[in-house]
Amino acid sequence: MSPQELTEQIFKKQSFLCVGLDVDIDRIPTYLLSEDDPIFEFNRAIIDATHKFCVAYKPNIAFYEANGVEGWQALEKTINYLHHEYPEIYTIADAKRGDIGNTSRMYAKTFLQDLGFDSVTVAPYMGKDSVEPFLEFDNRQAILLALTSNEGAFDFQTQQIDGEELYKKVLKTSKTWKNSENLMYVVGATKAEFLKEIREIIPENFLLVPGVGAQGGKLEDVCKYGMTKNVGLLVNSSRKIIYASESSNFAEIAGAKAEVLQQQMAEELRKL
Ligand SMILES: O=c1ccn([C@@H]2O[C@H](COP(=O)(O)O)[C@@H](O)[C@H]2O)c(=O)[nH]1
Repeated sequence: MSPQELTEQIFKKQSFLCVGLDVDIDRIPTYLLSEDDPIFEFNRAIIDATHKFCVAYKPNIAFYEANGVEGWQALEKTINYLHHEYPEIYTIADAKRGDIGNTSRMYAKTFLQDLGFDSVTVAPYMGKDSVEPFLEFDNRQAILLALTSNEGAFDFQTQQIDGEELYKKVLKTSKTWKNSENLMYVVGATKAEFLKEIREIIPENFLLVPGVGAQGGKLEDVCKYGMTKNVGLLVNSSRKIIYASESSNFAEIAGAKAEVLQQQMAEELRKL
């Protein structure tokens, strides 16, 4: 999907919500464990209940890999289900990959070609040749970690090198790479105060913003400093939505939580 098509979906649905599918087998309702594929059944119920209120889903790959072959099969079934039932939805493989070019090419093929995700998260640490293989696909994006939501972001990302913070170097340098128009960036909602300066460097690119909800980030702050005239934001919430209830109506409750966020987003969109 192109950024333009994603923007159209945002205005149509009055939402820039991304629902995170971080499915922990120990946290799903126990009655699902008797199903052949409990993770997929959980995802299907969550997707059916929340799709009206969001424009994107973000399975975090760690939660699937942790379940071995069965986890990977659940991931494949989930992405196929989204493609088949809700082709207008934007999909993000939160895999945080990046390696020497030869290896990155394999990661890119897996997520962007074989599984057919619209985008994959990528760590910038190994530099240009580790990221460019992810940028070679039409209407597919690499979402580069710029300023992450966790406390450890202050260990390296905000450290000054030659008078400039490392995350700003990541933003500026990545703009010079081949097919850089296929870049989006991760900026944590817990770092909203940095967004004004970030927007001076990348005024147009989409930002994936995790950290609203369970990590304490505030939607209003993210919008105040990070929203562009084309919105340019995908705000993720995972645990606060998918684990809102452990009972048999978990999906319905998840839908209600997603709707609350969608309504807040519609309010922010009215300010544009
Ligand atoms: O800086 C980052 C980058 C990625 N994440 C991921 O987003 C979700 C957040 O989950 P919540 O339950 O809404 O806190 C999760 O998959 C993280 O691995 C992030 O939080 N921060």
